[in-house]
Amino acid sequence: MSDTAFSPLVQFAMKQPIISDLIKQPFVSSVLQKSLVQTLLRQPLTYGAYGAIATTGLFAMIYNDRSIFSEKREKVPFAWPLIGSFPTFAHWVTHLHEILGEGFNELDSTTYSLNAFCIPHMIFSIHPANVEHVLKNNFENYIKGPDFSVAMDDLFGHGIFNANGEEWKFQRKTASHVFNVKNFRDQFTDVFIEEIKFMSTNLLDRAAEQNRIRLGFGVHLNSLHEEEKVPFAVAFDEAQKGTFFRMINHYWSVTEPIGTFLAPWLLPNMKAGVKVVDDYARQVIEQRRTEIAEGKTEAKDLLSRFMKASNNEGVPLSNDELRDIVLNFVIAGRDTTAQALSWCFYMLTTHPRVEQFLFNEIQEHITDDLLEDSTALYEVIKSKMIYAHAVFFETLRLYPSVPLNQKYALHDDILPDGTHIKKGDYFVWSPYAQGRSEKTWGPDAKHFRPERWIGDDGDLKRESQGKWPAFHSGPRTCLGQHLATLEALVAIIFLVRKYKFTLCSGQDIHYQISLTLPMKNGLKLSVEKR
Ligand code: HEM
Repeated sequence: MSDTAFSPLVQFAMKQPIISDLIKQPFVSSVLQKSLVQTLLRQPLTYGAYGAIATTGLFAMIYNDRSIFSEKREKVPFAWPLIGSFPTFAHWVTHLHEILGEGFNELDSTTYSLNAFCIPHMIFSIHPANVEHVLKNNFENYIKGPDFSVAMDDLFGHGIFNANGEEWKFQRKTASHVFNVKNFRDQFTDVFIEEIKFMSTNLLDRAAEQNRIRLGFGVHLNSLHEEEKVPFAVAFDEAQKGTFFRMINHYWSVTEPIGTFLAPWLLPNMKAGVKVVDDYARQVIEQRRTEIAEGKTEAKDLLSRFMKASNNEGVPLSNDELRDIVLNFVIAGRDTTAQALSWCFYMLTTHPRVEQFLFNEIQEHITDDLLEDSTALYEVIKSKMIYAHAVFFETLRLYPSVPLNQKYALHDDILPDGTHIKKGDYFVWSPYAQGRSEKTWGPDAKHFRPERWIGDDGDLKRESQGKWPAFHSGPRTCLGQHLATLEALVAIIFLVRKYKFTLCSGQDIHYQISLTLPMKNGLKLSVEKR
């Protein structure tokens, strides 16, 4: 309302005899002239501002521990009036996994409510029984959820990570045929040895001569010839980063276009990234179609299996469906294992005692002959390399490849620790915070100690997936869990046996927040032959 809108009213009042007489009284006049009332009558904009301040104050009193218009919940850490935990998380976003973990310390609890004005309501827990309940025991009540699906859609489409119900079941069943024992014994180990040998002769031997290398397990071996990172890898990293930002910002569909217009250099280039990976996936599909048509390939690999399969409507999969499948399996297999290996070598080079124990075990069980016989090597890795397994699992405890995850509640529920879940809440769990929690892993939780994985009988100790959800839990447990472990162990055994790695000084080693856990600045190691 404008200033002039009030003036006729004031002028009318001044013309009334009683009022004008009153106003002429010196006392009344001075009060009125200086009073707030007159200010408000003459300056409705100021009045509006006072009103806004008063209303904000009122709301701030009501919503003093949560974001405005949200329901009151128990246990909310870092809560600011009206905006909830938003400022704390925005400030610490590059250290998100640590700050989420700090919430548990602040409240001395293993479950809390996350409340910020930019996100849907979340119950955040590192309580093993809660995690197991949501992922396994009450699986049917928790799905990927609308916010998750929309945020993931550009990159992952309807692929297995983003699918629910029948769509998910079909992909899981089709893919699971590839991960059988026979393939492990007869094919996978062979492929891994071949790849690691290629890496050894083409990269590490040469680097050992120059005594320096930047170790990048995330790079496909074919790209080792390239000086720069391959465009696909760069684009895929950007697209994953962008997808993660979408997941943690409920209003991304509004803020992303504005941010891209005003400060494009600050945001991951989602559009360009998705285009590169999309083209790549479609090219792979076309190539495979040609190979199949020419009878050049046996339809046993994952993509060929999906190409031969029909979907739930009995129709062969379209290129769009296959594109989603290719990209979902690339992220599942490429980044997770590669990043785990990078963190593993970081741990080994900073824990010489562990590296020595591992080396001793390798010396005891692995011979040159064994590295030429993949079936025998597979059996030895499975039954004898206890400490190597422990090193890998311990790495994933502190540096889980999927550090943060969420599910959406279809109905009200009560978690094993008594926390109430309401329909539409997100249940969020953090393998990263859980791995470092003293409540879960004891006082030495933050220390790298593979021995915790070995029982009194000298055998590998298995932890429940609720306590160690690095590979998820329940019906959606990682399909590639054993494949990834085998691949990582072949790499670790081969490399530690042949080379001595040393961490180059002066590095800032930290994760980059993304869907998985890449190292922000990579890992520089020097290498020499043993
Ligand atoms: C260290 C390596 C790996 C880790 C830590 C890991 C971890 C995980 C996690 C936490 C999930 C659950 C994601 C979610 O649904 O939100 C998952 C799912 C999955 N992983 Fe892995 N993964 C690894 C390697 C692999 C490999 C090598 C493959 C196969 C090539 C693979 C295939 C899959 C598939 C297909 C799913 C989806 C399962 C489903 O939704 O039913 N993973 N993985």
